[in-house]
Amino acid sequence: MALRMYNTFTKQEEELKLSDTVKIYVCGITAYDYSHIGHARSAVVFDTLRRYLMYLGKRVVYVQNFTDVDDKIIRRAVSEGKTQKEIAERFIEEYLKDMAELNVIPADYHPKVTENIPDIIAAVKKIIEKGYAYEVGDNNKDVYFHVPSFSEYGKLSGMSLEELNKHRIEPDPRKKDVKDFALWKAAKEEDIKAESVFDSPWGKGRPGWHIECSVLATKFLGAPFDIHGGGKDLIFPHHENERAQSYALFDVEPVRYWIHNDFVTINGEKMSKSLGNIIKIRDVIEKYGGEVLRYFLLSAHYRSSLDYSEKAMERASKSYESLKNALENLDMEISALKTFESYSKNCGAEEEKEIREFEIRFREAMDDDLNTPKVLAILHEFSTYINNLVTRCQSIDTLETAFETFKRVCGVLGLFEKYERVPELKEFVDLIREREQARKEKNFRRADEIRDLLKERGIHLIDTPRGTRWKTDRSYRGNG
Ligand SMILES: Nc1ncnc2c1ncn2[C@@H]1O[C@H](COP(=O)(O)OP(=O)(O)OP(=O)(O)O)[C@@H](O)[C@H]1O
Ligand SMILES: [Zn+2]
Repeated sequence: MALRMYNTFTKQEEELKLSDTVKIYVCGITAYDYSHIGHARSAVVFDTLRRYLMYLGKRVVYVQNFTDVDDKIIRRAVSEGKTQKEIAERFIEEYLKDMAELNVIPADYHPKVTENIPDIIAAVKKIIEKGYAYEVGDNNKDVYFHVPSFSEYGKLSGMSLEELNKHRIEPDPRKKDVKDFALWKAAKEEDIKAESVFDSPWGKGRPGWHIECSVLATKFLGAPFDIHGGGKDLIFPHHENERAQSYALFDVEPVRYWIHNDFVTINGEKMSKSLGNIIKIRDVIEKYGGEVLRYFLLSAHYRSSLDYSEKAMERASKSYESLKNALENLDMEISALKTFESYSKNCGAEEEKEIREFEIRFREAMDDDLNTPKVLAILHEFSTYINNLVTRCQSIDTLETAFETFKRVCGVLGLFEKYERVPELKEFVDLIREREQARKEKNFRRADEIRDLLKERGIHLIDTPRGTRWKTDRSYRGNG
């Protein structure tokens, strides 16, 4: 099977036809506040797609912009007596911290609008020259994209002309058509206060929102590129407009596959700043850990909505722990077998096949429009298998194969990234043996003494029916 995903443009699931290098652009945040878990979902979904493509052997070039010129940033800057740049820089930094906790791989390029103004101006000029846009005003002018000049407008969102006409984006009587949208905005008083103005052939002003994504995507990826991602709220008008602009610039269909994630909701409503129902990424991470949040975000299919609640987080946390326990059990078994040199070769071929089977099923589920809930169900089956395997198999090779396979597929979901392996304890074999003997003789004082001795060195002994096992301080506390 090959990777199939739902393409918003064709409105159907398609096999992704990709070359060795896959070019991805994902719309980034508007940096005016701490990010919420809706933003985290978009980031984690496309990071998981990126990781899966890498797992399939592709080279991925990944671009995610930062919108650092925007009404909301300017408003906050003015109210705090700061510049737009100060506000944006601060929240970009906070976003990157959140992303690191979520194991989101940094983009290859993280372009900002303010650092690409000449490219944006050049693009707006070209769109005017090609007859798709016009200027209005005297000194500081606005530039509008003339929607009727692009006959395919509406095809991405699937909206009819009637519906489109109802969407009055910016009520400006100078617009030739109600659907026309701004490529360049003449400077307003607030923009000047927030130092959010740039010189241009149209006087002082700033770019509209949509043009940045046409310019930044194609600057780093060329046109056409493979995959464009973002939340489904961006389909209209943002991506509809982006497609129109890019088409006007390059005369090609700019994107091969448009992919959109559904929302994180809270009590069924979209999580959004403007609705005032947001939960910050860092608050959830502080309580549950980054990987648990990541697990939660992948527990629903990316095209279904995902309702946030404490209960749902508790559930995610338990499920995550049970996967982690399996990984640790397996690791503890391997390190104990190596330490005691008590392995055998009496299990292998059959198990190797069963382990491979889990990976095949994992791939089938990922190929099926990135069906991560199904993947997690398979991983839970795999973890049950592992917990049983350690009780009956003493072959290091087989157990290592299980460990590597489990770790590899979990890694595609971005889980157990920071996992540290349980060490061999050859230097303590005699002590551990002595403790086992002491326990047999019911000399619990000595047994406890030895346990405490190792505890001081960060090693926690665990008694199992198969003998003594251990975790280190780090794995003991949980390193997710
Ligand atoms: N509740 C949500 N669930 C899933 N994705 C979301 C959610 N809110 C925003 N996104 C996505 O996160 C990315 C960054 O979005 P952006 O900064 O434009 O957010 P926003 O829509 O302004 O957020 P808000 O509505 O909270 O102000 C976009 O791809 C957007 O679609
Ligand atoms: Zn965008």
